[in-house]
Amino acid sequence: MKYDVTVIGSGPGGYVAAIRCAQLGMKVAIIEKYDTLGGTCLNVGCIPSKALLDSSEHYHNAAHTFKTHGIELDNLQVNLKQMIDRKAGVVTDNVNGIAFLMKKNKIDVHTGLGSFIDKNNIKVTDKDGKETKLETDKVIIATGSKPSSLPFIKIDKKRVITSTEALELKEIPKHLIVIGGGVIGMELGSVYARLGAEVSVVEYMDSLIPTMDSTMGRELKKSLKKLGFNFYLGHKVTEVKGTTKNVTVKAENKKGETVELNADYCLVSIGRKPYTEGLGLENIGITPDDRGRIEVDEHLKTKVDNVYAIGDVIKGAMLAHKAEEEGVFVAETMMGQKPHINYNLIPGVVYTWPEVAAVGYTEEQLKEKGVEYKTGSFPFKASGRARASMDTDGLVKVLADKNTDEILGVHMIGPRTADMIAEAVVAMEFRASAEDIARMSHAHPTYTEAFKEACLAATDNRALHI
Ligand SMILES: Cc1cc2nc3c(=O)[nH]c(=O)nc-3n(C[C@H](O)[C@H](O)[C@H](O)COP(=O)(O)OP(=O)(O)OC[C@H]3O[C@@H](n4cnc5c(N)ncnc54)[C@H](O)[C@@H]3O)c2cc1C
Repeated sequence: MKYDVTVIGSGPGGYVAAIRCAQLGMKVAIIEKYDTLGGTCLNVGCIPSKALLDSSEHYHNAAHTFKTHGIELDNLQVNLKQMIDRKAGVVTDNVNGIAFLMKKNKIDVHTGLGSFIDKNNIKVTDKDGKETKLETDKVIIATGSKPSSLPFIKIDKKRVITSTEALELKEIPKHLIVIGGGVIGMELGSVYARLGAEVSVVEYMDSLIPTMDSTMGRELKKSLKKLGFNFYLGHKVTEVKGTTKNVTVKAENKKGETVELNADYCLVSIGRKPYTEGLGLENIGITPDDRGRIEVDEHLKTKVDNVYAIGDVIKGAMLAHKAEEEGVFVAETMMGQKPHINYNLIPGVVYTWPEVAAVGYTEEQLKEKGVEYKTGSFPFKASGRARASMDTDGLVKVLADKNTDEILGVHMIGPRTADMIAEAVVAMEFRASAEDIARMSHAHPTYTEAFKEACLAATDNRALHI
């Protein structure tokens, strides 16, 4: 079979690239080694984790806040099997949706492992070992990533687990140790803490979600402490031992003191590594860099002229929407268009409660760059909407250029900030000043007023409600 473009990997990078290529008139094949499309994000990432976060949040609210709202319940119970089954249903609906989109756009789906024979010929090997050869003009590598670990940790997938197994547990852990204080660990730790597990986080750095503005990590820690999390920040894990029934984790602090934690499960969530196994990169002369990433130029082209790479398998934030933007970018580039991605304006979100969401520069980055900036903050405890819903933890922090008032960074922790951050992205794409936002009407009462108030605060300290 002969194609204009063959996409290897059907995650948010790959399937979006395939759709955009088809929209632009190319004959497209997509290869996926698993039986379902959608990649990490839809099968074992964004979607199932959000499904469990939503379910566990309902339970937690029913157990802890309904009474204050005047709603009384007897015999509240968690049915974990039903919760996991509902999550599986959400995943199925989503992956079927992608299969429908492939059909609608006349994209040929080939199930099996894709590997390069040479730069214009790809071999697809299915589960039974049957091989199909595809001839192609161009190739987009979108093979994503897998959970990474430390050399001395044996992931047995039963007691010592990754995010993939954490989405499928058959029981609520009594004590869950989470190694790594990043996004995935805090989200999945929240799921089980809300369902009643004791959760202990061991993190090497001194703060949670360390790549985000430090105010966010500090505030998130306060909220998760209220949920019952224990924190061992600034602790280096030195040993993880799993048996059939439990796990022991040893970690050392900066003074050299060792703590020993015992639990029934240990989630290793220290990051993800690009995935290129079995892809046959050697057959086209590509060697991944020291972190396993495929190197690309500013057009997301590899050193092989007709081969592009996008998403988690290349440099940059490992986020679904970053992969999607790159999919569109590559398709349009192939057609001679001049698309653009502003990587500084790709938002980052943590779906804990309160949610954390951010775009643009952190305060630490502005200091390092020597930019003169001003800040404006507004706490949700001063928001009427947040008081009505009893979601008063958190704040919105706006960083603006001291001289021009242009918004340079927005950092939010609070209710529904995952959705609210879109306004900040739009503002920054249009290079709005803090005063521009401060002078726009925001519906009352909404959480979004907190962004307006933070912009007012950044504009000569003019917040109205604090
Ligand atoms: C628990 C968890 C929660 C997450 N939550 C979020 C979130 O809320 N928001 C967000 O933006 N991001 C989230 N992410 C990250 C997000 O899932 C990834 O950034 C995103 O999936 C990357 O997309 P991708 O297309 O690059 O690769 P992937 O989604 O990893 O897809 C790659 C696909 O390629 C296939 N493949 C690999 N090699 C081959 C081959 N040789 N032949 C055929 N097929 C192959 C794989 O099977 C896979 O299906 C989460 C991740 C995890 C693990």
